Amino acid sequence: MMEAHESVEEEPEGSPPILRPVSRERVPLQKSSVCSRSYFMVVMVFFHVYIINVIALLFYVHYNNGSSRKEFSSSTQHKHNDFDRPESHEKFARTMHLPRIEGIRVGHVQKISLLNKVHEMRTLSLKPLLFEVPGFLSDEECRVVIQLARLKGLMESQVMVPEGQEDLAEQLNLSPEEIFNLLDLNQDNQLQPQEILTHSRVRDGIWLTPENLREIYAGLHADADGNGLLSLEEFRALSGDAFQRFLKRRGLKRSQMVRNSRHTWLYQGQGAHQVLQELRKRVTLLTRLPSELVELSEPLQVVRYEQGGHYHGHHDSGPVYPETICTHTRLAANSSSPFETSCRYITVLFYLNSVEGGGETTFPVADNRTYEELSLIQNDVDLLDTRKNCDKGNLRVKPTKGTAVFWYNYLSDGRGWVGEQDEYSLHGGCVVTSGTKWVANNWINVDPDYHRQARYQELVSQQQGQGAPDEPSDASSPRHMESHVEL
Ligand SMILES: O=C(O)CCC(=O)C(=O)O
Ligand SMILES: [Fe+2]
Repeated sequence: MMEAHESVEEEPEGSPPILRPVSRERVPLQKSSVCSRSYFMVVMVFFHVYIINVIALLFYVHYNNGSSRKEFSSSTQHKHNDFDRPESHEKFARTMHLPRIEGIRVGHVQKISLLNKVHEMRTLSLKPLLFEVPGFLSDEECRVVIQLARLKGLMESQVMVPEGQEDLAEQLNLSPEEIFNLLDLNQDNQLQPQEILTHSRVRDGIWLTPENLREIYAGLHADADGNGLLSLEEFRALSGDAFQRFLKRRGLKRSQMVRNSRHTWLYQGQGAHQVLQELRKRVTLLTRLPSELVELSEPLQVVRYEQGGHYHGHHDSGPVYPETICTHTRLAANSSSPFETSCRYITVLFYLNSVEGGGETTFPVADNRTYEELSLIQNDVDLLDTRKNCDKGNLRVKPTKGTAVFWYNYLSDGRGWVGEQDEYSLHGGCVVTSGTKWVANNWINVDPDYHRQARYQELVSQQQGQGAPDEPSDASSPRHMESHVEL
């Protein structure tokens, strides 16, 4: 229908336009137009579009309901088998989120309430995201944990001579060129001292210093041109196990290992000591993670360092490559991989006593602007060396009885799940100069592959559903224990 409206008349330049009403003439309505062919066509097109829309909507609702049944549920009772389907994969990523506590800024204090007690939580660094909670454990709880560990018995954290490593290169039939290429991390066709040291520390757990290396080169006449680097020719001239044989002859002390401590594992599931069970509940509240993730994680590791004990700089968990598989979800992985790691999303470290001298936890590159692996080891200062250079790192936490510190070993993937390894989470235990140091670790394991984590939880809940009422409902079973990777 035409409405009366106003028209604007042209006026001389400079004067405002005058609005005049247009005459209210009605356009005669032609009755026959309702039944015209074009009108009929328009109505039919609208009708069809409407029907198609309704059908599409019904399909959408049907399929959406179907896939939501396959979603990962945060309850322990999720008995569905369709995690292999890509759409449930996607759904899982969107529905299952890992909350990440905000650090705000270094020194920020937030109050947290955990099982009727209010604690203060202080942000120690943002890279890694690291917090300190004094008084997380009572003196009595610290005493019980230490006594339980003593009762169970502690073992050497690192054995002196790693077995089975020597034959690996032989088994793989690697040529000296291929080995050289593997060691040459920055691919500059020379082996820097850092590259040799990193290799020896990671592979053999032997903590060589740059001075040790110079001594070995001299003893083996390895560095013919004396430039401190090994060229391919110089490397070729060395026999495969020359380094190992030299070190064996020279003898190895405990202080020359990556770590010098003893440890044991304590189950925290049903039937465990009340203190251990309650500790796990508080860790769940502290980290705000779904309880089944915490329950399916490693048991509590209790560690004792004697005077002179240490743990050099390390990451609690490895980097995420496409081939990375996690020890805890191995059950749900389709294949094995040389890139197997513990996938410890969060470390919660408890100090069970106050140490007389030394024994701080160091975070040498916390809140650094950059992270460069090879520049951590310099000739004069090796930031990874916790026997020598703890005072040169960026951050040190003094062990105080009852305090808990916790940090994220991985970044977020930006979609509420585990992302890349946070390299800044590098840390170590400084040498204990006086007295004994007791700590405990709760690691919360999460697979960066959410699909695999979901499949794993599904498998565990199926096993529990298959009438094994006596079995503990958590991962603190011997099967889980077997899968520990000693780091
Ligand atoms: O002893 C410390 O302060 C650190 C311990 C640690 O990093 C570990 O056990 O992985
Ligand atoms: Fe650690």
